Amino acid sequence: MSTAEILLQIKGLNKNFGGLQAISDVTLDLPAGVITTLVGPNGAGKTTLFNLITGHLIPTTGTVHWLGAQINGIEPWKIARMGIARTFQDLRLFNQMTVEENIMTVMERGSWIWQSGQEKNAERIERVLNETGLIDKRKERAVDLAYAERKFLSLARIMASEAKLWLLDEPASGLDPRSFEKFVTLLRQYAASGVTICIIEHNLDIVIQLSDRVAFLDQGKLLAQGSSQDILKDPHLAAIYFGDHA
Ligand SMILES: Nc1ncnc2c1ncn2[C@@H]1O[C@H](COP(=O)(O)OP(=O)(O)OP(=O)(O)O)[C@@H](O)[C@H]1O
Repeated sequence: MSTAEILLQIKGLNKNFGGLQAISDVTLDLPAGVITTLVGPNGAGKTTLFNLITGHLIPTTGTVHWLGAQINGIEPWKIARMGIARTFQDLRLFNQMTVEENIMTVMERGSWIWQSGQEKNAERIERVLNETGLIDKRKERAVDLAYAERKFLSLARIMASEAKLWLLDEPASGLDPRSFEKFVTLLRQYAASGVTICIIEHNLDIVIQLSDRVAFLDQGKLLAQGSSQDILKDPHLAAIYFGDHA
């Protein structure tokens, strides 16, 4: 892991909302091909950190570098075009569009600079529909899908975008065991191909099964990072985590 190329580099990041320090001196690297989960109690700053990476928030101080270039201060749509994509807890699908059309929305903006151009759009749609098991549902409207299928559609969109960094907000919550297994396999495949994945997750069973590395945030501070075993068995961190969830 230590030899993996660092794609995203966060240095000395701070974000204040008035008197509240939502992110406090966070320094964190996201290496290529590594699945990192962000854990921490409610209000720890996980969503704020995602928003600072995607350009939806501007840091008070500190920097975010992507592929060596500073990106904080750049508009969100430009950051997205640089290959940083995100999913949301509420999925934000286009409910009245079909599965296929939902996937197309990430592919119709011309030449996204990181897309290789080696695979035609139609082939890419076919591939992600097959990989996510949605091939038979391609003409169905998103609103008519079952819960797990909607989760996979959200994932299919990010897969089709060919982004190099995926920021996923509780992508596996509520999945049945079989769907979860398929989900983990897919994430592992994409990580193995060099995609960097960062996940906000509250469910510790999911954290253990998904993560190569866990970053633990509390009150805006990065308290610890390491393997899920090391982080989750630390009594001090457990007290913080479960204390706030009691
Ligand atoms: N736009 C904002 N204006 C003011 N305060 C904010 C804003 N966004 C977040 N906060 C505050 O910053 C802190 C961190 O919030 P954030 O949503 O990042 O936490 P989180 O770890 O994602 O929490 P959760 O697990 O509950 O989603 C919280 O105290 C929150 O109330």
